Amino acid sequence: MRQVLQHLEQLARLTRGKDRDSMDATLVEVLLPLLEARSVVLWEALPDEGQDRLLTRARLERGMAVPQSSAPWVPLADLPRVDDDPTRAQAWRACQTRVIAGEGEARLLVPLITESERRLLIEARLDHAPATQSVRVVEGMARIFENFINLLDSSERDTLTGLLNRKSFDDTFFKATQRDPAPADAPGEQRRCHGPYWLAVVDVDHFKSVNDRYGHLIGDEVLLLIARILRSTFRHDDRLYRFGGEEFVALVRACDAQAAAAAFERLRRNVEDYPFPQVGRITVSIGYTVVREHDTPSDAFERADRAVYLAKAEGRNAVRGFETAVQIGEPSPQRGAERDVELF
Ligand SMILES: Nc1nc2c(ncn2[C@@H]2O[C@H](COP(=O)(O)OP(=O)(O)OP(=O)(O)O)[C@@H](O)[C@H]2O)c(=O)[nH]1
Repeated sequence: MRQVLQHLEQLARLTRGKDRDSMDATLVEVLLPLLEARSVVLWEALPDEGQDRLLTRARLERGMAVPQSSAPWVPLADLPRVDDDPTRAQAWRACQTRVIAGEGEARLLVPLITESERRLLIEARLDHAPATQSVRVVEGMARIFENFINLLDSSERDTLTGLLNRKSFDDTFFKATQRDPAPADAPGEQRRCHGPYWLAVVDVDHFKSVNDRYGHLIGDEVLLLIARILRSTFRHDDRLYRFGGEEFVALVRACDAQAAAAAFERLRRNVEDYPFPQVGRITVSIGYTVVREHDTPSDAFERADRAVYLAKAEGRNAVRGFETAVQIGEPSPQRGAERDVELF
């Protein structure tokens, strides 16, 4: 009975978190004492050109006061590869719990795959093999954790593309832009850039005619593929949204205006070069702005949106920065009605 009550208390703790970071941290905090483990880590596999990388979502070791995680600004290429540890890679591939017991130590691996296809792995290192009952309890906790992650995803993600939705924009904007910059003593590549955030509004050109000519199903497929191109163009810690319709938003970190312009230009080109099935060529217009110190999400959005208007007015399939285009005296349109006007 006492054990049941303990488990209920642990479950209550686990499901108290309201965002992913706090849920990740609570999971390892609950599992470490439960398993009497040396350490518990929650990993996530991130795809990187065919070589999946390992992101530490939360790690807790005996004696540590609070869980740690990979710094969000670490470039993907600096993270360890999933294949560096064949046991881990195998647990993920088979999607099965594994216990590996050696002399004086053991590992427990519990893989999880969420509905949005995020691949997570709980790894505990122990002094000896865990009892079967403990493994079952961990598996049960893992399933409950997975259900809550799915719930969280369904409230903050767009159902068609899996990108963040407009509802989550304010929260994620403040969380990202108020995050501490990379420390000065972070190693080389990791320190490479902790410049400001840049917000881009990405609007598909003439999307209405795609729907009209090919139907909504093909239109939806185009949106899905554009979401995929967005993901592959930006870094793992950049925030990508679908704001509804054919409008996407990217919140990315870049050292300076030149690097930001290059990143958004790369996105424009990647979309232009992609052979969309049936439809062929699709282009996007992109407007962006730097996120200023006291910006609200709507301040930054409004500036980027004005820059998109210019990109559309200048013929579409273009990238315009608010600071360079709008501030140097371009017309300052009120968005809305004008966006529907054909300007070429
Ligand atoms: N297939 C599909 N279409 C959508 C969705 N949401 C909005 N749309 C369509 O997106 C189209 C947007 O059209 P407009 O706002 O006129 O813009 P546009 O044709 O892209 O023209 P410009 O932005 O000026 O280049 C409308 O036809 C909407 O019905 C969706 O989820 N799926």
